[in-house]
Amino acid sequence: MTLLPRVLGFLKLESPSISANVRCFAHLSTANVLAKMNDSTSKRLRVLVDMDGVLADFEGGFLKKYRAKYPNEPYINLEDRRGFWVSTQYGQLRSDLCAKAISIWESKNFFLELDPIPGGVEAVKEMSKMENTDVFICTSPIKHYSHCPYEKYAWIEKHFGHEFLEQIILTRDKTVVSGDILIDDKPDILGVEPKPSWEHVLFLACHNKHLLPSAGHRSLLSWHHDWRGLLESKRQ
Ligand SMILES: O=c1ccn([C@@H]2O[C@H](COP(=O)(O)O)[C@@H](O)[C@H]2O)c(=O)[nH]1
Ligand SMILES: [Mg+2]
Repeated sequence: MTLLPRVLGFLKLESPSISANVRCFAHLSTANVLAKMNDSTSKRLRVLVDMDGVLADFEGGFLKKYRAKYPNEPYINLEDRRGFWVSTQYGQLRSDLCAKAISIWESKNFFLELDPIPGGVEAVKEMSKMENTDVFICTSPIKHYSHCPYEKYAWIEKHFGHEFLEQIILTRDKTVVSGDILIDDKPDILGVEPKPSWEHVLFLACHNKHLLPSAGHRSLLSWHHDWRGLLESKRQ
C-alpha cells in the first residue's frame, strides 16, 4: 500500500494513458494495480483444448482394445479411418460391428488407460504457465456415464496433477462455451449457438487428415508444430 503513491507518480510521468488507467484502480493495492494494468494493456487469451484425439489417443486406444476383445473380427487400420465416428465406419464394414465398437469405449478403464498424444501434455502445461493465458480442457463425455466422466477427471489428474482439475469443462455442446480458440479434431463442431466465440483450429487426426482444408479454417498438424504462433496470432 505504501508504494502506491510512488507508482502512481512514476506512471503519470511515463504515460498519460497509463496514468488514466491507474486512476481507475486507485482503490487497489500496488500489486493489484500492476496486475490490472497488465490485463488492460495486453489481450488475455482463453484457450480451449479438446481431449479425445488431441490430448488422449482415443483412436489408438480403441483399436488396441477392439482387437484384443474381438481378435477374429475385421478391423480398420488407422491409415484407413475416415470420418469422425468410429462406430459409423465399423457399422459400414458390417452392421453388427457398430455395437461391438461402442462396447469398447463404454468399458471400464477405456478412457483412463488412453495414452497421451505426443507432446500434448507438455504443450498444455506450458501454455497454462504463459502470461495472460487461461487454458481449459473442453471435452464431450459419452452418454453412457458409468465410467467416462470419472475417468476423464482421473486421466487429467494423472497426467496434469490435481490442481488442473479446475480447468476441466465437460460438455456435450462446445458451442455454448466461450473462448478465443478451440483446438479440436472434430471437423464440425455444432450446437445450439450458431456463432461460437472461439475460432476452431482443427487438430490433425487419422480420421480427418483426408479432408481438404476449408476456407479460413486453420489446422494444427501436431503438438510438435507451431501452437505457440497460433496462440500469439489470437492476441493481436
Ligand atoms: O464413434 C465414436 C467416436 C467417438 N465418440 C465419442 O465422442 C466423444 C468425442 O469427444 P470430443 O470432445 O469431441 O473429442 C468422446 O466421448 C468419444 O468417446 C463416440 O461416441 N463415437
Ligand atoms: Mg476430440
